[in-house]
Amino acid sequence: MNLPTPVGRQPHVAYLPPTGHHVVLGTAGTGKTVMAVLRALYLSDPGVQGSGKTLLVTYNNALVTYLNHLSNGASSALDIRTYGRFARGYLNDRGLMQGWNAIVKPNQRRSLVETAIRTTSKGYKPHTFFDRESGWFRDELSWITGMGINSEEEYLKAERLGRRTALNANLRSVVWKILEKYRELRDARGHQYDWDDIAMTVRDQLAIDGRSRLYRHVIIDEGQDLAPEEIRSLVEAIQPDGSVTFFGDYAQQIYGQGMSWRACGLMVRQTETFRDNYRNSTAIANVAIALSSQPFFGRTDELVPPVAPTAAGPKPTLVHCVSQEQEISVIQDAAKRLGSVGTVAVVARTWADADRACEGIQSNRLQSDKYFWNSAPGVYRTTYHSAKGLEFDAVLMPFCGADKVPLNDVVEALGNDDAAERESKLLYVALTRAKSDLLITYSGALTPLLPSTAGLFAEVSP
Ligand SMILES: Nc1ncnc2c1ncn2[C@@H]1O[C@H](COP(=O)(O)OP(=O)(O)OP(=O)(O)O)[C@@H](O)[C@H]1O
Repeated sequence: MNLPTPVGRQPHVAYLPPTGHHVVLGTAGTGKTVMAVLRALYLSDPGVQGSGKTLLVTYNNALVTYLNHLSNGASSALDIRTYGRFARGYLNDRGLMQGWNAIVKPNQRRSLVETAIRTTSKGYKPHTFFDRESGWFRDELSWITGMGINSEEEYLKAERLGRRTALNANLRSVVWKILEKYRELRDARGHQYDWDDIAMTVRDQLAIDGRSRLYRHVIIDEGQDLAPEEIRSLVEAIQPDGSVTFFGDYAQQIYGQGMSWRACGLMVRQTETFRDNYRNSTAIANVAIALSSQPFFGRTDELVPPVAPTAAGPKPTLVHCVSQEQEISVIQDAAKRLGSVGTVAVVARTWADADRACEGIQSNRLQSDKYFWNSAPGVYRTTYHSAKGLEFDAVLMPFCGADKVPLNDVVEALGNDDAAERESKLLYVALTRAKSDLLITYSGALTPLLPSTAGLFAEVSP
């Protein structure tokens, strides 16, 4: 098995009772993923009392591959899936998936939302609200659906969790009209669902499905990035004598649903907390702690304060370059040097930037759907989003100038405050992937989202 021996609170969590709901919170590198796998192996082991078919749900296909590697060919009683794959499979089983076209693709959704905004605006006097980036509307529609909000009345009353900008009742009514128009357009094109509202249908179907449930146990890894409606559907998908175990870290929440597990049907008296970081060196953890302590990082009830580890390692390096070309050259030199002895990830905000930073050197693109886990030394390239849950000996982060982070599109769509919160959480995800070496480059001014506390970095010029 590729799993460490559990220590501290870990064995307690891995072998929690096989019934009821459990919530385990902890910041980066505290062993949530490895304990999620250990618990999944335990609950699916036929020799264990109360065991049964188990579903381990995680964030993307890259993590499914990683979890398969960790579980090392577990029994057929364990399924490791993304939420999307679980939902699609269940609805297919119910005869409700009419092929691939059933789920609208993100670019089609974008264009349908834009049409819905234009069409709806015609019913109103000209208003700047309709000039907002369509990204804002797409995000708001995802939020409404992910929260499981079913009517305009419910939306008008809803607390806008995870949203920093207020929205008055009149504007909410307009958004609701846009949502209805979008759904009408989508149905007319023959798409039954998008990735946000598929969970609502799963719940509706589970409510009328009299058959016995396939899974006795569900374990959720990276739970902070599932929408409340997705979690509710998983809670409802287990057998009555089974269990749900939710592992999450609100410091790494990257889609801003602002959910609380309490609102997701999880009935827990007390949460378990992991505090010891087994991945990052102290110097890297100090950067993560300083980053998460900044006022715009956001707070939720469930945020667990990170506790610094004691592992030795060099201070992270911050390199001020004169141009992006120079950044690429610094990143490539470091990648070649470190990639011959360990795993190195070049992690950028967008795929275009990750590809650009690695142009001309040997590197593997960690695309979530085409990726096979390989822990051999080498250079990998990926984005902040796709690096989630993974770890590398060294992480190299190019293009951390103020003109690149936060991403302009996100600022335009969501405004400064929401953008600062989301993008700093992404930075947090990216830099906590590093076990011992972290190198960040920028040209122009440094992004204001990185902490400026003296002494955190070794600051150099090439
Ligand atoms: N008891 C332990 N002994 C040794 N190493 C451990 C132990 N627990 C976890 N680790 C190691 O610590 C690292 C981080 O673990 P893991 O990936 O499970 O953390 P995580 O909480 O899921 O992190 P993140 O949320 O940042 O993805 C892994 O390399 C894991 O093998």
